[in-house]
Amino acid sequence: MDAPQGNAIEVTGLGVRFRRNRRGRRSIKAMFASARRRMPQGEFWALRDVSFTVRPGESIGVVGRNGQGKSTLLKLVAGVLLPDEGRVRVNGGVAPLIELTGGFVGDLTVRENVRLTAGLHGMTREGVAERYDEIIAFAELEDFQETPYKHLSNGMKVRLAFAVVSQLEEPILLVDEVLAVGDKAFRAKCYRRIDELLADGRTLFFVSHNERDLQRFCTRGLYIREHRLVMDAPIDDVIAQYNADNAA
Ligand SMILES: Nc1ncnc2c1ncn2[C@@H]1O[C@H](COP(=O)(O)OP(=O)(O)OP(=O)(O)O)[C@@H](O)[C@H]1O
Repeated sequence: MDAPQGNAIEVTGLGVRFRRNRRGRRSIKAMFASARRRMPQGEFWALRDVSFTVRPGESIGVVGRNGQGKSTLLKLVAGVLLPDEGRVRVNGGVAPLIELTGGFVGDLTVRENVRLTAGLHGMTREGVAERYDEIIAFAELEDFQETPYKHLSNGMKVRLAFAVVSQLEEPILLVDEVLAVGDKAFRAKCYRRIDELLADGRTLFFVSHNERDLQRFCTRGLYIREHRLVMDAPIDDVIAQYNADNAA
């Protein structure tokens, strides 16, 4: 993931495949047979032939029906998943808000997790100390600082994740559906924070099924259908096409 000139993200011919059934045993015969075939038995392309570039400061909304590869694309951009084909190049670090438990350790306390996650994303000890109270206040977890992460409710986990990730100085923010778990008041707070980050020139990569959120934050849309990128256009056009494809 080296730094390209000028672009925030460059994705070229990206493809990743998964096994449909992890428990499915592969017989010796099947293994020899699949060695000769291009696609091993039981595998499928979760994403294929995906290419696009993102300029710094752009806000991209990713749309598509369930299971089409949107979250997989975010994981590839975050670098937590490696492609089987093609490549992703990212200019600068990413602040990933992509999985409820991503990066947090169940047995460590809220306090320890904040230090750990912020540290892993390059925040210095002083930086963490400076921002710690603000992170806890944003997450509204003042009374849970010594609670093991695994004992937080799902909504609290999302609050903590957003509070930490939105304090990182990484130039690219990746946001998956996780925000949907938060309650209405907390979501409103997150949205205001995302507005601030966009005003600050950050690049946003946003997966959502919520049209209003997509229209609020994103100028450009990527439409993933049948595991391929079928449209890369202004967000309103992408939403219109998506709705037309899925009408009734
Ligand atoms: N680690 C994995 N191993 C096997 N299959 C996986 C894995 N991760 C995702 N998949 C499969 O890859 C496909 C794409 O999943 P992905 O989560 O990217 O979809 P999505 O478009 O984000 O869906 P949704 O809107 O439901 O969140 C799905 O068929 C899913 O079951």
